[in-house]
Amino acid sequence: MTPVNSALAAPLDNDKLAPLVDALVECGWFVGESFIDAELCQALYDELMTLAAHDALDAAGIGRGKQHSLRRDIRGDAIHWLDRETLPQRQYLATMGTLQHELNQALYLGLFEFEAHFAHYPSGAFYKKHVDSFQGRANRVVSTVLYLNPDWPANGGGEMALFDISDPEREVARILPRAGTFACFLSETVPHEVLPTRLPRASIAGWFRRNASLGGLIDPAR
Ligand SMILES: O=C(O)CCC(=O)C(=O)O
Ligand SMILES: [Fe+2]
Repeated sequence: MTPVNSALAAPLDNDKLAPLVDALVECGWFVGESFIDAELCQALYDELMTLAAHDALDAAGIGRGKQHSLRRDIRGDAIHWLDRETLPQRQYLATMGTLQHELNQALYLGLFEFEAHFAHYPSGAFYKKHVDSFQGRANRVVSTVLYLNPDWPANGGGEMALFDISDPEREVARILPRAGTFACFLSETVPHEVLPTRLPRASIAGWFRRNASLGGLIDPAR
């Protein structure tokens, strides 16, 4: 496993945060290359590949709580929830803490929690077009994805396609899953899809949540 120098958990400075906030306001999504420190990405990649090699990932499903089900025809990744177990995880979660603070300060989003999982898409896997949160069950507010593969060839597939908020058939961006690239978008309104990958694809998907306990019922995080 690659050692991570704690000095490297470069905090997100205003040069990075300001364009992200502006893009979220203007179009509902943001993508930045080399957004997260390369050495931290490498350590997170090593951690995920070790979990994959030890068969320590869980097949991902759709829906939460009692509605949870495995649908390989919809999504084919395997996941592991971040639990602060390792230094790289804690560094990434601290970075997302900085982003949460900024989003609350700048946009009054009232985000109170960040949940995230490693995701490993084997060759051939995909995730069909979807939104991450349903209106009315306000829970996930801002979605994030950090890509971890050190190299990604142009013909590797596995791009994330983003679609227009008001015209879900219109593709507005296609993002190569290359280490350091960070995407975020509004969870309730931005349709997106993972195109079939030709290579094992490594990422961390995460969500900033608002407290959505309704009528005394606990809203399950997962
Ligand atoms: O990995 C990606 O590019 C997106 C993953 C995604 O949409 C999800 O996990 O909800
Ligand atoms: Fe998604």
